[in-house]
Amino acid sequence: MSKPHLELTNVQMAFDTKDGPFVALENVDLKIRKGEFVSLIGHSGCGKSTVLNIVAGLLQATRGGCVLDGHEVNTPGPERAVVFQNHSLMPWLTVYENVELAVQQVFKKTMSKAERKEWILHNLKLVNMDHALDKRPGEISGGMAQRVGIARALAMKPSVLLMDEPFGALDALTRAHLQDSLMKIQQDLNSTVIMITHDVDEAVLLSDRIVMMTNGPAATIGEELRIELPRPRNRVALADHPEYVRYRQAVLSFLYEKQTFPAKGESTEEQKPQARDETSDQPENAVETGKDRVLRIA
Ligand SMILES: Nc1ncnc2c1ncn2[C@@H]1O[C@H](COP(=O)(O)OP(=O)(O)OP(=O)(O)O)[C@@H](O)[C@H]1O
Repeated sequence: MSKPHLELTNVQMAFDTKDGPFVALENVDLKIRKGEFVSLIGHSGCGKSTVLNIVAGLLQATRGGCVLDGHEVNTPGPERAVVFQNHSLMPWLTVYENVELAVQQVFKKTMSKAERKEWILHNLKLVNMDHALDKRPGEISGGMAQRVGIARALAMKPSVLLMDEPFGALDALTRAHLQDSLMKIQQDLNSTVIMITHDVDEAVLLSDRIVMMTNGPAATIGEELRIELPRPRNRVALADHPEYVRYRQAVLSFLYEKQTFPAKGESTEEQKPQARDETSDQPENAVETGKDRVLRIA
């Protein structure tokens, strides 16, 4: 591989707790090339958000670190936009103003007012939200707000798009629609994406590579799977694709055979189930075929 665009090296993350240091991550090494779409998958609490937060600059690793295009990541920056599960729009600003705020932060000195306006509209069009420019977050659906959050992130022209379960709170149809939009946008812009998901189908459909994490504490990368399905990808056509089914089974096998949940001897008291959260489901879900699952969200 040519020089990596983004590199996590020998990352350890220990949190201070009342019972002493808690080592969430240990020896995490990950190299990502420009334009690659990487999904992080693993059981609840294994450390996926911690990895993402280190790349976002929101957390500092206790050992090792993250380098983006040759520069060490120490703080958050506009070249690394984050999309969270719940959109986090400013409730008092309109759809247009929410995106404008981000665009002004990044492009105030380099774009004229007219250029900025055109750019904001362009990004809202990408996610089909240009019809609701004057609406406030409280006046639009959760799926629409999430689309605005994605437009806001894209409008910053980030070098890396970091997504923490961006579609987790959405209904199946909206989720499928947004997955398709994201695939198209990512291909057009050649953005680097790191996405956390609990959904095996989502990971296989969207990714160039699925990075599977072991259970914590001291979680690390257990396996990586390159997804070499041709693009553009069509969810319905893929349902019958033997490679699709094989990839899906490889991820399920990692989650349910190699990294059972909860880890042996671990308490389940604090584990709360989530909608469409395959990584906290019981193993019997694994017997569904790839086709069933793809068609269910088509
Ligand atoms: N600030 C903190 N202080 C102490 N422990 C923490 C802190 N943040 C995270 N942890 C612990 O680190 C581990 C990894 O948490 P993290 O949120 O990264 O997991 P995750 O894989 O993203 O989980 P989920 O899929 O449920 O969102 C967990 O055991 C969590 O309790």
